[in-house]
Amino acid sequence: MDAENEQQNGTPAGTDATATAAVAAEQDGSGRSAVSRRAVIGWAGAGVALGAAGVGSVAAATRQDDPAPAPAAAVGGDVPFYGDHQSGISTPVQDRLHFASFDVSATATRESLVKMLKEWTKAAAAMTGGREVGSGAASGLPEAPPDDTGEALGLPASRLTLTIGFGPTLFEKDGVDRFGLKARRPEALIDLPKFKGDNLDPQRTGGDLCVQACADDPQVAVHAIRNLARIGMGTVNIRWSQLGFGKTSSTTPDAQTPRNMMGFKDGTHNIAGTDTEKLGEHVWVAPGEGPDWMTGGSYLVARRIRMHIETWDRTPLKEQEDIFGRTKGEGAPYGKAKEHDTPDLKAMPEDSHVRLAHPDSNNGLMILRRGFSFTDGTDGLGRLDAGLFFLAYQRDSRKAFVPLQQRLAASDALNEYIQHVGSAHFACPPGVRKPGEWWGQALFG
Ligand SMILES: C=CC1=C(C)c2cc3[nH]c(cc4nc(cc5[nH]c(cc1n2)c(C)c5CCC(=O)O)C(CCC(=O)O)=C4C)c(C)c3C=C
Ligand SMILES: [Fe+2]
Repeated sequence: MDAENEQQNGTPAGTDATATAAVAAEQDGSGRSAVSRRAVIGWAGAGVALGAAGVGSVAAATRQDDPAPAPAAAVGGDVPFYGDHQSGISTPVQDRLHFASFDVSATATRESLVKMLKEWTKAAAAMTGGREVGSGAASGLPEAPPDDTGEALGLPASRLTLTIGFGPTLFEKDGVDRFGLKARRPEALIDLPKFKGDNLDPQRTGGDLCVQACADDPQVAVHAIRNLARIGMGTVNIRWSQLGFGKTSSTTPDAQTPRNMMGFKDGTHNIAGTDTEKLGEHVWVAPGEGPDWMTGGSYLVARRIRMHIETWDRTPLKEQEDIFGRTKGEGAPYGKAKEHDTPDLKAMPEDSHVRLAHPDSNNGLMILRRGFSFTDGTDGLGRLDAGLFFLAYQRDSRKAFVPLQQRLAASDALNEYIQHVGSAHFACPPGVRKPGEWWGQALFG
């Protein structure tokens, strides 16, 4: 089977389910055989998984018969890698995050960067399809280190998505155009301004490239970043990374809204992944809006926001609710009974978070929020280093995150309980449309 026979969603076409069951090898988009991670556990194991978790293994067994995309909430299913937009943006939010920001090493060249991006793309297509990287973890040459580190062996794809972004410093760093990309930098990819109250740690800020790995299994997300870092060794170094859990946003309006570390429903009024009109209006870069290589892409702002949860936990319920302008239990806007009732902004305190952030207070602007909670041990002063790793996608950060954050930084009652300690801005190109194409091809082309 050649690579071109792979369908848009990255699954091989044209053979029946039984054949799929019998053949452990799949294509990784490069024409090379890639081992299915699920095949490694054998059909007895797969049968158990089928009975227990169901959908993911069903997807593995029937993927070649059924061209329909996996259901949004499929546990263990594959999210299509190929498409007009990168997955991991409007995709229903998974449970876990591993986000990595990379710097290109001082010795790297444009050629070595391109080579790495090609290898990353093949590896990403394989891993998001639940397959091993290259010749796998345990089936390569005995004399060579395995292509895949192996800790995801036997695990399903777990709805893994890998989303790449390019930071401002890739285009120009300290006045140097290292990779001949300066003229291709989108005007929208600004160095974010300093906002009131920012206390940014340089070691958790910026980066030449980023990869957002989201999956329902943390091991799968961590494995993906680790394997990309391994492939990139010598070309890129991890500048900082962030693990996240307990998604704090919903892009699936019918699903139960998750709660953040402050105990409030977070993601009630977000852009739904199915709302193509709002995605077109607020998230995807339109043709002619900046350089062609960004058409269909999106701009990502990442903020590590520390929460002073010990102080928060001593704050009375009414005060907590006043801070958001929504009730804690139901998540209803003030003056209304139900979470999804249309808010009456005037019923909320003037400095409440929701009143200030609502589109009606901001000339209709919206962002797609995709954040995760984090706890990273203690801060050395006996307090948890916990908070929200805020991720927001938008068509132009200059017209979305920046004015919104300026407003929040100036007046939000929530500011007493939070501090922004890390920040980064990335241009996320459109999707890789078919096998053989690679991340950043139009940028470097
Ligand atoms: C610059 C944008 C935003 C930052 C930074 C931000 C931080 C932040 N938010 C919460 C908790 C909640 N936010 C909620 C709504 C909400 N927040 C933003 C933007 C930022 N939040 C927007 C655009 C909205 C939607 C407003 C609306 O249209 O109604 C909510 C309410 C529930 C919801 O709709 O999601 C909560 C809760 C925290 C804890 C936080 C920083 C740590
Ligand atoms: Fe918010």
